[in-house]
Amino acid sequence: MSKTFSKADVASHNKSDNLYIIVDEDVYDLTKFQDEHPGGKKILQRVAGKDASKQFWKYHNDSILKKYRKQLQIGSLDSKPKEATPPTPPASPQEKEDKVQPVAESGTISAKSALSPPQESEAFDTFGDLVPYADPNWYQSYHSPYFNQTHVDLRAEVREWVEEKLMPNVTEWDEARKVPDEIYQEMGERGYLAGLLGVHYPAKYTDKRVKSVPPEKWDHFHEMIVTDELSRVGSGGLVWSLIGGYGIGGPPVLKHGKKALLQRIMPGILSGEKRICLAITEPDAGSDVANLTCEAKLSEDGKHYIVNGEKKWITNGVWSEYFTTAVRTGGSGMNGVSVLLIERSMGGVSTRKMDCQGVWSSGTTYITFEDVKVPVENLIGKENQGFKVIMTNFNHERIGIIIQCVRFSRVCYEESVKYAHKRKTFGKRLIDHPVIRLKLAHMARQIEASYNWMENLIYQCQQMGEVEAMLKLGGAIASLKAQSTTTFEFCAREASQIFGGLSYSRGGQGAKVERLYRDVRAYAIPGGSEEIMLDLSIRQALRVHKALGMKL
Ligand code: HEM
Repeated sequence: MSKTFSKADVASHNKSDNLYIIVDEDVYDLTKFQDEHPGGKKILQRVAGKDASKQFWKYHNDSILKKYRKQLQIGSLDSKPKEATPPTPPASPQEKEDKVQPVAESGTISAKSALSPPQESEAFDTFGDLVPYADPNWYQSYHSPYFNQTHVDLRAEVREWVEEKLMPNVTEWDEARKVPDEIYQEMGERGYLAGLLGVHYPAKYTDKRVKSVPPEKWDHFHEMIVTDELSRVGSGGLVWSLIGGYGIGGPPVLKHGKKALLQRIMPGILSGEKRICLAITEPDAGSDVANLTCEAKLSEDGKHYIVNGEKKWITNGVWSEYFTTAVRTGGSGMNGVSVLLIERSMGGVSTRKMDCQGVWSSGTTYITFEDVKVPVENLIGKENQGFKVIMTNFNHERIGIIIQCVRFSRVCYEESVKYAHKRKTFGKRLIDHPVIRLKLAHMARQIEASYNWMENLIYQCQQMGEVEAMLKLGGAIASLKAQSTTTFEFCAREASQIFGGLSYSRGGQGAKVERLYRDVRAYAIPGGSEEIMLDLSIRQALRVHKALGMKL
């Protein structure tokens, strides 16, 4: 791989049985690969022996090089500077042409003055590709009251892993409807699972640690960063596969489970060896939790519950050992609901994978419980008081959904901005068409409004106790959930229009946009549909503010 070539060397490999090309001063041997090249072999033969950088960037994005470099790169040009390899993907020739020369126009701020080192500033160094609005602005040297160096370090740590390990494979895993188990286990090894439960880092149940953040410093913004950076892959399926079931099934157990149960099961869950999911929704009860019918009858000796019933649309169910399950132990309504931790090994648990519109690799599951014998020790919280356990869990679940939706919206926007700089129609780049800029502007304003509200609510969650947060923030979080899913839907649609046919077919440059467009409903419906969220947001806020002394 470290071999160097002159341009003349490469030029001599210009036949179909001996085919080299240059991309960004690196040399690739495509002799064998040409037959499997999805774009065809003739197109490669036409650039054999030549610098094909321009053509390459026209048809691909950087994930292709990440995936194939190891297999196909045989060296670099002798003219390539030795330590020139940047950590971020090389700019395409088109992008290089587009590098903004900071010029102050009326009503604008020159890039130079904004980016030149401030005298006395606590803003962090710039991070990422610096496309405006494609990352939160504290990534781009703007000020923020919420973040410190541990957040900066965690951001870099997660991004590196995502870029190297996840990003190049996400399309393949989505199509295969399964993310390899080793990736989930790595989430445990790296300590990320333990940090995603909406509580302080549960160090006493695991020896796993996050490299860049000591457990005692872990806060809600660290959790936000892990979810946010993971979501850059642009696949709800992948994110849900890694944190979907776990992030909502784990917290009720950790917060309300008995000590002996926690000591037995938590280490395996936090390390990523065993999976857990949340089983509330039924074929006939979704947001209407108080009406669920899955029954748990106490045995005559009072030692077990016998569980019978069905659960539907349960994320990660097919892969789970543990099911944090809402059951009916008493009369009708919310005061007859309890939560049980059901274990697959208890017998009588069947899981079937469901075919859904989106989030393909998330393992959406139909579950049947038939005479499952669950020891009373597995009761989570108190009998017939499960409704409170479920309700206090919703804020964390919805914040998770919001973080993902805002980042998915950014992904749609970022992909669009980058594509709009290289695609030409009617002799102009898309970015030079006002109608395209208008689309980007409408995306960006919704993304930033949602994100900034999100940061504020995460800060509030961090300052309040769980019950205060449930009462005071429940309405606002519900509202922001609706705001973030409508933003996501808008951005997926607009990005799809910008990409045109490329986002209608699967894979290739439009892969993220096509996939996210399909994933939208998986965010707008579960965890409380938009309609339920918006109605709740006003009812709850009015109720709480009445108690606070609202004057009308
Ligand atoms: C390192 C060299 C290359 C690799 C590894 C590679 C790989 C791929 C892959 C995986 C695809 C499928 C679509 C995607 O996932 O983006 C693709 C499509 C394509 N490639 Fe390449 N390619 C290379 C070089 C080139 C070059 C030099 C050209 C042009 C001269 C080219 C033209 C195309 C075209 C036209 C398509 C179809 C795009 C579409 O469906 O819209 N490729 N390539």
